[in-house]
Amino acid sequence: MKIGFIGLGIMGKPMSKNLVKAGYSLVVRDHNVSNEAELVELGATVAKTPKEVAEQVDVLITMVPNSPQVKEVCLGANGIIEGAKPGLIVIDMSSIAPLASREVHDALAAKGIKMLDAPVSGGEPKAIEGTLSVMVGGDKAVFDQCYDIMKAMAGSVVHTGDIGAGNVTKLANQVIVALNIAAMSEALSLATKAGVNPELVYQAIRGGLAGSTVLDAKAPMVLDRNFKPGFRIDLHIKDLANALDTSHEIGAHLPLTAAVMEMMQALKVDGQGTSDHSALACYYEKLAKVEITR
Ligand SMILES: NC(=O)c1ccc[n+]([C@@H]2O[C@H](COP(=O)([O-])OP(=O)(O)OC[C@H]3O[C@@H](n4cnc5c(N)ncnc54)[C@H](O)[C@@H]3O)[C@@H](O)[C@H]2O)c1
Ligand SMILES: O=C(O)[C@H](O)CO
Repeated sequence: MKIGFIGLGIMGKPMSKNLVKAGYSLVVRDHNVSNEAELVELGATVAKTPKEVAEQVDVLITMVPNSPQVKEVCLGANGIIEGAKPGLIVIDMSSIAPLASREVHDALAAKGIKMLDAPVSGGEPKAIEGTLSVMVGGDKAVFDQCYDIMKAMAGSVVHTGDIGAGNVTKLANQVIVALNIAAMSEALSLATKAGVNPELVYQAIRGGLAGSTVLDAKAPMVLDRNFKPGFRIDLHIKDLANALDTSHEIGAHLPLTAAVMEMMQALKVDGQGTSDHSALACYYEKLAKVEITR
């Protein structure tokens, strides 16, 4: 089976490499052509536009930043919609607004193209390991057809509902991750200001109730002063904006998300939008006049 992969950034590159490892033959495309080279070395071929990718494949995965890029790749000039073979399935694995997933799905469906929204969690390390968590919205029969492809990049692949449900699940994930990083930063700045070594605080609490995947992934980055992304603050702002917009549309209430969004915006204004989201700790450090380090 031939698979297309559009968007070979921090996540898309290792994810597509795992598809090659699993024996799939790939046609790839990225705005930034230098990102294509490593896949070509592994035997993938390159197409110049999403339309050209769609002409050659049975399943096409997209992994681009946000809703406008997914719309451009799927529905824009030289987009997937212009080149799709009959029966093409699009799996959008980007984290985007659920409403945008439904709009793109409906536009593709009008041309007979099927689509799942299947965002992921686990970051670059799990993308490399092939142990991502995939949360999927869309028709269950299409999900079943694509399960093995998604599993080649993942530890778990869960169908959470109709189209858009994958991205609703991802927004929930992003709220939990953002609030956890804020809680960790708040706690470690308190300990540091109180004169207790934050490394020892981390070691003491990580096995207790305050322990978490986020704490283990992000506290060492803060303690090492390593804010290389990973997951950029500007992408997390995008997700929290999508969560807040969605909550306003449906009448949910996200006061903690709104507060953390403001902190991330302040860091972005300060020039840290391209740092890893663990740099949220710097917001607290600046106010408390401390550095959380080993
Ligand atoms: N980095 C993470 O830890 C992480 C984890 C889970 C989910 N995500 C989500 O995955 C998606 C990708 O994130 P990333 O960190 O890999 O971002 P990235 O910026 O590293 O990669 C995005 C890639 O898409 C390409 N691109 C953008 N527009 C394009 C277009 N129109 N046509 C072709 N290529 C295009 C860019 O050149 C880039 O290589 C985002 O939605 C993000 O929120 C990221
Ligand atoms: O869950 C994750 O992998 C991060 O929050 C980035 O989306």
